Amino acid sequence: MAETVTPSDSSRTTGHLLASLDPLLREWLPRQRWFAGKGRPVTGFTLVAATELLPLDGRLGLHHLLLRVHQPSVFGAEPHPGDCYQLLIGVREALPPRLAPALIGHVEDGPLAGHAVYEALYDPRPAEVLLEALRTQARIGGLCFDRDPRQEIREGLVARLMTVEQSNSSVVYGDTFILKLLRRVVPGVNPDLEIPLALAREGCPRVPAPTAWLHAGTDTEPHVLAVLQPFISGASDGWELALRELAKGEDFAAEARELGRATAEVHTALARALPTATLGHAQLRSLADGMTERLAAAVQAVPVLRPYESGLRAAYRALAGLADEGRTWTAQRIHGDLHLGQCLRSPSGAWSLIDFEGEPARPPAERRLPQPPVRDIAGMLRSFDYAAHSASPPAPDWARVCRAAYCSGYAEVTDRDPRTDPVLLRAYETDKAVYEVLYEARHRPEWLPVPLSAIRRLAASALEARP
Ligand SMILES: Nc1ncnc2c1ncn2[C@@H]1O[C@H](COP(=O)(O)OP(=O)(O)O)[C@@H](O)[C@H]1O
Ligand SMILES: O=P(O)(O)O[C@H]1O[C@H](CO)[C@@H](O[C@H]2O[C@H](CO)[C@@H](O)[C@H](O)[C@H]2O)[C@H](O)[C@H]1O
Repeated sequence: MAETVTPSDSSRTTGHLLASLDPLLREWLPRQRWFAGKGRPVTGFTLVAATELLPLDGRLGLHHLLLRVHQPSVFGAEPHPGDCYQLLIGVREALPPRLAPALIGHVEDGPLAGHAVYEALYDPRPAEVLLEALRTQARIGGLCFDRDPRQEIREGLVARLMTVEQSNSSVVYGDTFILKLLRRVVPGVNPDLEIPLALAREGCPRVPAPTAWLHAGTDTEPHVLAVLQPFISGASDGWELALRELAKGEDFAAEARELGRATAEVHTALARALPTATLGHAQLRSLADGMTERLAAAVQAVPVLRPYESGLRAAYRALAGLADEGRTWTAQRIHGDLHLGQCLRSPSGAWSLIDFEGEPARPPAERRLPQPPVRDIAGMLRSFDYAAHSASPPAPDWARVCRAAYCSGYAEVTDRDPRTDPVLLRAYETDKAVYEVLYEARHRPEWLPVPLSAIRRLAASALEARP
């Protein structure tokens, strides 16, 4: 394993551990839900930083790693230096049976021969080390643990790893806090911290305010690595609730309207808190071009899209046509990957929005650009459709009612009904459905028919709407 940056900790134990990890991680990493490079072999690693958080005292060692993972570039794409991942590696002489699912492998030789290395977040003790470091604002090697001094963090909260499907990894502490440890990390400002902090400054109660955060900074470029927020205890997410109502044959219109109101409140606060922009001819043209390019790339990667390509392009051409007629739109910071799974309803019925990271596959700089808020609306409209088409039998009328109620709720707060922008809305819905086809092909191929059913409808409706 080559080292481009001197590890913060250069102890001999860490050196041996890193050498042993190489073959184990090649096999283990691609099996992780959060690993973004699925489908391409792992050809090697570069160590970006290593920090010993607990020295191996005979029972438990704990290492924080930032590793660049090398893989062949996607066909036709520019050569890529490889994504950087955050790992928390535990070392034990013997792994207790309760930690068996966390095993990465056994060290073959050297002073640690026979020791088990494992995904340490499964283990309450290492996860508690992270909370304690945040509480005390520790500096360990290049790792900076910071917190909002106005929020109290109690000592001794017990940790448990969340087992939901997610793009990162989250640990809950005593039903009081949730720590999201980002897996694929990028340098620079991270919207998952930036936006909740900005909303907290605005006093917007719809998003849990960050309590503490971890970043790396001394011998690497600054990277946000983890964010701690209050845990909304007993909350259900919008996706679970929607599926539950669908299964009972109940409509979801009242909740959809409340979700529309919550989205509108967050958008209003974001427009106050962070810069806005006007999208004129050049920007709208480039928006339509970007959508067309993403479609072309998706057709290459998932050829079942090909029969719909010309219909889908018509949706983007209609947007370019409005740009040519001189139409402009206001852009602002938005959520960027809004769907029912990002909406939490507390036991009292209040909706909160979470996870402002944006679509994991989009370039980080693009995720922070001001965009028309209709893009988030399109994400939610797709989500109602997703729920309705993953039900058996599919329930298109259920989705139609929810979609209308959501837009009405949004309009009640902002005085802007998203349905008054049908061309922009359809272009964004189409772009989202194309993204979903790629996402499902990569992560959950059995779900592919859900976005494909929308692709068929969107292609047909864009062709029908042609002037
Ligand atoms: N503040 C919170 N309170 C309660 N549960 C939360 C909170 N934040 C996140 N969660 C739960 O954790 C899951 C993953 O969080 P999320 O931010 O969406 O992570 P990811 O980016 O990895 O998908 C959510 O689906 C939700 O169930
Ligand atoms: O995990 P993230 O929240 O970062 O988002 C990714 O995964 C989502 C699935 O977990 C994916 O959402 C798609 O499936 C949802 C149902 O599971 C559905 O509600 C969404 O509308 C649909 O887009 C999301 O696109 C992806 O970025």
